[in-house]
Amino acid sequence: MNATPERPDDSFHVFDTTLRDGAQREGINLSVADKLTIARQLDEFGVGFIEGGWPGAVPRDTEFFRRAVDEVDFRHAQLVAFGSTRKAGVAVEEDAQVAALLEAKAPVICLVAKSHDRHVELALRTTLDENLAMVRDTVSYLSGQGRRVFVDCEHFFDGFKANPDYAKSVVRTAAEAGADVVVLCDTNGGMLPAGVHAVVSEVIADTGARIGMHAQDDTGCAVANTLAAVDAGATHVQCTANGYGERVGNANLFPVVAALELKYDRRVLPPGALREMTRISHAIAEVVNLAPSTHQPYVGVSAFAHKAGLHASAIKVDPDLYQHTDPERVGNTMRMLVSDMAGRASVELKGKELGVDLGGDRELVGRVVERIKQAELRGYTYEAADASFELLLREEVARRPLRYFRTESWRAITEYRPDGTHAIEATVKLWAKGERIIATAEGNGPVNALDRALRVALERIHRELAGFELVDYKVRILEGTHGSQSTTRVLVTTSDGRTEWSTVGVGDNIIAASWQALVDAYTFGLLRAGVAADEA
Ligand SMILES: CC(=O)SCCNC(=O)CCNC(=O)[C@H](O)C(C)(C)COP(=O)(O)OP(=O)(O)OC[C@H]1O[C@@H](n2cnc3c(N)ncnc32)[C@H](O)[C@@H]1OP(=O)(O)O
Ligand SMILES: CC(=O)C(=O)O
Repeated sequence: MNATPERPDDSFHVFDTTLRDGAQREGINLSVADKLTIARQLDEFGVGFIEGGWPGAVPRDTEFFRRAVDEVDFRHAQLVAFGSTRKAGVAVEEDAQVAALLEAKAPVICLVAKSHDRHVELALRTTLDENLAMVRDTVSYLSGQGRRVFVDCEHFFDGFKANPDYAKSVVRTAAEAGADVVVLCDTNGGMLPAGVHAVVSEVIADTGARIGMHAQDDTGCAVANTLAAVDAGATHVQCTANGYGERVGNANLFPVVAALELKYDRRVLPPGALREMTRISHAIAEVVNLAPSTHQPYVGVSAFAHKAGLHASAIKVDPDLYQHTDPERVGNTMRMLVSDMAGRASVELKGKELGVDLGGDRELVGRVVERIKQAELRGYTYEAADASFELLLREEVARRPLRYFRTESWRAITEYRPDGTHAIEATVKLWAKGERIIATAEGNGPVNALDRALRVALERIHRELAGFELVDYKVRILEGTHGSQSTTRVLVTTSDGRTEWSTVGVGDNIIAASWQALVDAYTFGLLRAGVAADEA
């Protein structure tokens, strides 16, 4: 274990439950290795507590604790084992689940306890007094064994509505038995911020206990509810990375800590950690195998992406005019999107972002804006196809098409045979460096065959093409109510092994649209590789 951990100040707790409640989300299935990786990422981010799972109930979690205790040098976080209070009618020393919590060897234990009278009677099938005894016995036993104990009061807010005195008596019992923090859980996620504020204020005033908040997101208010609890005096927040969790999820760790640091001016992370937030959020998304949400506050790729022309024109003067915080503070970046909603300022800022000098030429910028608006009317979309936009911009600056080859013709043939086999073949005829080139290739579909034929035709002249690979292909039918009369839009993403770029093509058939997107993809790739364009 590391000899010099840098534990955060104990006066406020950031408690992460991605590995326990986050793993309860449909579609997440973490291996022990995944859990260890995420634990390291969360520790690096600087949360104070990492709830690793329920040892004794879930074998994978038992194994996680065994390995985490030995293998992970936690610098900031303390490991937390989650489990329930002893069973009704069973002595705490005899309870196998409680024994498993100790065997996990985590320094902190978070116990889930019932605080809603109806749940005690229907789910536990015991008396209200026995439930209090279960809380008291389990907390004092585990504290006596040298563990720090937190208590999660399940269904606290619903329980408080039904029987406030009983709900508060669970909090008092836990605190008096030695729980450091009693966490009020909105287990069904039905609360709204004003209600959370009122309940947390009353519980703190009546019990004097240290209170935490655990919010589920069923009303879309989990982050707001967590902050409302903090406003009311809670000093411990339970969250999950990217808001993963049971049903629709939990309070999202990232906007909660960003709000605490940036809006409340409260230091809850180690110095510099907030600037790593976007990277950590995306890295955890990779491990759980879910695409990072593009629209997540603070860390989504769209969190600081500006599309409307009027926004861009103000941002050109001062980015603060349309941003609530500086994206760099959370490790994100501002992006300009160019679309039919763009104005001059959007194009100028995008040009700057792409390193294309527009020289303050109003006429040139106006021409680009007009070309974008007309093209988008025909079905193009540049916000998803930066590379096609850059080609358009550079062509307008140079006032001539940017070409590495000229197309004479192309064709794709699909032959189906009665035995169910098929052959797909494409031929392209091009001019490059004054030479007429004809190439034919087969493929597993017409677009693949065209891509290969284009590559065969050009590879001899431009060796850089050998490293290009088509990595994504999307088709959208626009105004698709009349079948064959509809317009087709194709977006292609190409990679050179280091970076990716996206191009767009539009046509009245899918092959024609794909051809355009492919031509842009190869043109942009050669441009980026530093190859001089020719007049082919
Ligand atoms: C709100 C939350 O998200 S809390 C976290 C929930 N997480 C999980 O449930 C994941 C891990 N769970 C499990 O592996 C299993 O459910 C176990 C091992 C905990 C229990 O499994 P089983 O004993 O097979 O029972 P089951 O899953 O049906 O759960 C009901 C049992 O838990 C008991 N129980 C429920 N809540 C509590 C509690 N707070 N304290 C003590 N016991 C409880 C019930 O009384 C019932 O016990 P009984 O079967 O003796 O009557
Ligand atoms: C403990 C917990 O996860 C809940 O009450 O939602």
